[in-house]
Amino acid sequence: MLKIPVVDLKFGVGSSQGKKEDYETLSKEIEEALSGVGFVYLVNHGIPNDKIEQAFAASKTFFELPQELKVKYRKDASKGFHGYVEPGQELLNENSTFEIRETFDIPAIRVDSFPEEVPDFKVTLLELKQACHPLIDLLNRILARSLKLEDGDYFYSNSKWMRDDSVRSMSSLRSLYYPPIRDDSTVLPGTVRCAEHTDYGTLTLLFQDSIGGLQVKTTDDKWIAATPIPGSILVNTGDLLEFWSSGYFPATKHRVLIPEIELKKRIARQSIVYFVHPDDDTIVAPLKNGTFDDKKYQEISAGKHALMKLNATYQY
Ligand SMILES: O=C(O)CCC(=O)C(=O)O
Ligand SMILES: [Fe+2]
Repeated sequence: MLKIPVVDLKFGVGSSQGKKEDYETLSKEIEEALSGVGFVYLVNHGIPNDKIEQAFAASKTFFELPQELKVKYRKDASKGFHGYVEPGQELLNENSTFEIRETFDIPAIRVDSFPEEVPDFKVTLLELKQACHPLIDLLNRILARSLKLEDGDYFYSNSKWMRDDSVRSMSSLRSLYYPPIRDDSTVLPGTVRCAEHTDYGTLTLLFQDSIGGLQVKTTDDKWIAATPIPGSILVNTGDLLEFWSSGYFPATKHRVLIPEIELKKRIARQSIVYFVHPDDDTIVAPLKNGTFDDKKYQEISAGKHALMKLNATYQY
């Protein structure tokens, strides 16, 4: 059975000690994982643990506020997809009936509408977002290398949004909260925490707490658990990367079910994900052997590609 590999980035992010061979090895390991099972655990990823913990803690305080306070920050398209999404507002799969999940989304462009009830929320989440950028730069270089692009900075160059928060991109940091399920009778049949789906962007960074429940569908069509490994983060592939790489990096399906174990049902689960997309105006077409294939017929801007996906899942 396929497993999710663990890759050590000790000599990766901002390291001056690593030898060229170490970088080559970890690039190859990441390429193999993302072109295979489509998920990889990274350890020594360079994102400070205290920043992760503080963002989780502030998120918890926010999600535990009464609903009438949280909906003041409701997400809508006019706010550049920034803000709070309440349970049931987003269905990730046409067959799903209800998804018991709440999120707060922070897009690439700066929108100043953060919960004033939780002063730490804005600063901790924005700091975590910033702390992810060196890792995203590294992964972007590894993608260019894997796709044998002549320009090793190809993905770096179409990620201006990381250095300029007025550049539009569908990239977004999302804090998720899966509330405890207190009374089974109120849960409609078929309800899940997060239905089977693929992400829309190129890569997703995923931080999870210790509760577990995330499952990944492997290429041999089996669900495997993405069991939390302390100190690690997960990275997975999305739809845009599958399209852009002509299927070399397939977008991996994943889901979060309601746990069968009674005790686990009654505990909230939290995760924080960073959906990585290029700048909206990046023209994307399938690449083959390092060059564009059939560009004339299939090209689309990255922003349009993401909007197509979003419109199919959100209820505004
Ligand atoms: O909560 C998780 O572990 C996964 C969330 C997820 O897949 C998503 O928001 O796209
Ligand atoms: Fe996802």
